[in-house]
Amino acid sequence: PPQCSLLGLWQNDLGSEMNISAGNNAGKFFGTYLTKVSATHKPIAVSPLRGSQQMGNVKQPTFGFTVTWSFTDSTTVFVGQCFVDDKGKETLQTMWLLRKKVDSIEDNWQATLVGTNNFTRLQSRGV
Ligand SMILES: O=C1C=CC(=NNc2ccccc2C(=O)O)C=C1
Repeated sequence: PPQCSLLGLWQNDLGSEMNISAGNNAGKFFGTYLTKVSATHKPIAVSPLRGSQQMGNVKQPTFGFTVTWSFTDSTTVFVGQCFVDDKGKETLQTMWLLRKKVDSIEDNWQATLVGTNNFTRLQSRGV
């Protein structure tokens, strides 16, 4: 199966879209994240993401990346692995931590959410 490259357009199970636009051969990559969910009533804007992935001779690299939400003071970190099935279909299986900004340390205990999220490619190449 082809090596799983993180570069390109991905969509997660919430419908959010992620474009990983560039990476270097040290495994660093960056891109943009257009969320389909937001707890605020502000207009949803594109947010920047930066991350890194394993670059050894791996077919299914592990990675991590951070999304700094541009319209709220929250941050989400994703960690996961890219898998290719026997038909060459790639998925990113991730878990995430969402850190919401809270106004006081007394609320610190309730400020971090955890969950899982899977991404599949948005535009299939070829036909
Ligand atoms: O203002 C905000 C704050 C947090 C957000 N979290 N989104 C996520 C958190 C975890 C996993 C997926 C997403 C997503 O947006 O797809 C989005 C907008």
